[in-house]
Amino acid sequence: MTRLPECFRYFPAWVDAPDQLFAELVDGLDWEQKDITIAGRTTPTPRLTCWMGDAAYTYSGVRNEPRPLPPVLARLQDRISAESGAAYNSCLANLYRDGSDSIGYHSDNERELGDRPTIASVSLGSRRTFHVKQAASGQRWAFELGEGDLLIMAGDSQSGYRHSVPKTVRPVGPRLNLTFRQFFA
Ligand SMILES: O=C(O)CCC(=O)C(=O)O
Ligand SMILES: [Fe+2]
Repeated sequence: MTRLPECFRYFPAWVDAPDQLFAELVDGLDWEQKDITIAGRTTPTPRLTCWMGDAAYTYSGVRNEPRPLPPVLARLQDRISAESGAAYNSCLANLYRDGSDSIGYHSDNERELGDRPTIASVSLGSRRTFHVKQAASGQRWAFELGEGDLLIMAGDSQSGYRHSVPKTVRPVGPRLNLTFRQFFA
């Protein structure tokens, strides 16, 4: 695979004791399966989610009410701020229960995230393939994220690229992803 574009920075196995954090969050977060509406069609989100932050967050017709970050994630958020030199005030957690859970190609480009947001993504549990596609060229990258990896997406990562975690028929265990974001209400 060619090297990822510079606006994506990858830190393998960055989280301490990732299995413990994974177990704690699978049990402890308030997971929901929301309905999303895209192009007039309403379907259940193909994964579980939990939004934590000071403001409500609306995407694909889903409204997420504000909810505080648990202390373990507030500490992780501070460490990621120090590593990435960016501030965050919210976190979206996704739980991919098995290979039939997924997230389609998208950019995290909601107006409330501002121009050129820095988004920090932590992946726990089983590895799943993460795809990046450059909008202008169609060039694609694919790599595995899980087991405590950190991916910082900054600069043009949202304006110039899309990303996804596709479904897989490979037998895979659950994977939990956290994306820390700075949200301007
Ligand atoms: O699970 C992942 O690695 C990506 C999640 C994601 O792109 C998102 O929540 O916006
Ligand atoms: Fe995303």
